[in-house]
Amino acid sequence: MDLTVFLRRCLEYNSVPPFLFPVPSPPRTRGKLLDQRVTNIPNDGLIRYRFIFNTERLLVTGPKALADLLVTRSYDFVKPSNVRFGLSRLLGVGVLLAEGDEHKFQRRNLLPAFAFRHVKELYSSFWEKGRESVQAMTESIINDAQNGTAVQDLEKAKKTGVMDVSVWASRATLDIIGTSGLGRNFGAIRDPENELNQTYRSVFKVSKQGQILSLLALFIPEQILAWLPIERNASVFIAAKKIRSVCRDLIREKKEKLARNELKERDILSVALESGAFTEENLVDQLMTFLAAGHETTATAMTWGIYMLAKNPEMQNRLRAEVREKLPPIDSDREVTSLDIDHMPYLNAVCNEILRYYSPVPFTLREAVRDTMIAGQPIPKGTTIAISPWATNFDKSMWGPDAHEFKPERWIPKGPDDKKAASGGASSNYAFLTFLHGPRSCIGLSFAKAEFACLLASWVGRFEFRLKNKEEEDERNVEIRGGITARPVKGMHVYATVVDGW
Ligand code: HEM
Repeated sequence: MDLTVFLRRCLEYNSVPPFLFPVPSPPRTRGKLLDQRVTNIPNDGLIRYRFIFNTERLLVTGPKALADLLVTRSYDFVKPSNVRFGLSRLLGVGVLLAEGDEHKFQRRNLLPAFAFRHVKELYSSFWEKGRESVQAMTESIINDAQNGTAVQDLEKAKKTGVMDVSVWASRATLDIIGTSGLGRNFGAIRDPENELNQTYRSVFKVSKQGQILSLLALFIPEQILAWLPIERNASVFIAAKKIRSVCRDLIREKKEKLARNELKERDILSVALESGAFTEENLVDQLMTFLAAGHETTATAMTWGIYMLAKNPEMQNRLRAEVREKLPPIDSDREVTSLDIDHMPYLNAVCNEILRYYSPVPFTLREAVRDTMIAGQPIPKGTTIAISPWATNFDKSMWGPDAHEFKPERWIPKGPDDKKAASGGASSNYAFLTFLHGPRSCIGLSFAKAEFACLLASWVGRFEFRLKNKEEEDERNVEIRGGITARPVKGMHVYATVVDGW
């Protein structure tokens, strides 16, 4: 499809792919999305398209244009005000929503907590959560098998269960961000019904009323919507207040420990607290931000990861073989560190390829706060700009003709001099947009990659995954809901079989 057709489709509300539509849109399938990928990108990497009410938007794709937008002139752009206001009601103004000098200050002071030299101390706790989730999933499988709901083959049936991996992924990543981010276990893996987990879910769950509010936010200022006396507004605020008060208690506890020189924990909050740069209320905002930004994103990566491996059994087997060769058995207490995980070429290749192919955040927006330039083109103040990892991560001009194929091998060096494999063989670093780039890139990148690798290794090491719904082998049949993350509408149901011998 050429660019003109793509743009024409973007004009029609009903065929706007989720990644170009910031509020809940009708579910789309991957097939439709693939058809709508941009294939002919203009030289300057700037694609103009019309949005609702004929307003003009720019989709930025080319490396030079992305470098200007995300790095060189990053502070000429902010997140659109309705997005900021809507989220700040819940999260406060942490590093995700702060702008300008306030953002520079917050980011500078949080960076040490997210630097690799600190994140590497967290690998063992990520692995522990991987083990805990594997144990809980194994128990659920055995129960399932006893109820006779799994498969026909008797031997396999005893060790096979049906599960929605998106739910398990959410539970595991919530406990990881709780433990390694805040120093408090939400206990979601063991008991999803517990109060803290339920409260958390009512703040961040997608509800019908919430979706309608997001849609209305396109036309009505969020400040007015926030005061509508509807159940969604009331329940979210009560729940958010409760989570904020848990965060405040945690901060106070840790502050007291710090004052007594007894703060030994290495979670993100403890490191941020040691910097002394944040007020108590702003630290609460940061914690709410990490919960919001660092939980469903990684859970989405896990969901698509298991999906792609279930579709590609030979890749799954190869990964399982590497895990079993390089890592201690899942029931063993031996510590797993960054040295173990980061020296597993196939695991890292698979993780990178999943993050490229199904980038959890498909799309994000910016607004120019002053007259500026992108790739030599004047950009007037107020212009809305779209950035789409889903489009750029598939751009054939940077990835080559196999951009649309799922190929972990592209991340494995073909020889000692193959430097390009580090960027998946792409001709530019800007080809991989999953975490964006520059001062507003994902601050949790190293955290997320390590957590993802540990979870995927532990799950694939122990289980063999097959799709429950055969039709979903064809990506065109998986419905995807857009939003901040792009996830399968109906979850991801698989058969999971315990594979003995590890
Ligand atoms: C696979 C998992 C993840 C993906 C794909 C991801 C992706 C992103 C993206 C695309 C952004 C930029 C959003 C925008 O500016 O519009 C972002 C920002 C951010 N992410 Fe992540 N993220 C992931 C995991 C995490 C984790 C685990 C944490 C925290 C522990 C985290 C914390 C943040 C924060 C605080 C920001 C705002 C940074 C700033 O504006 O300076 N993310 N992330």
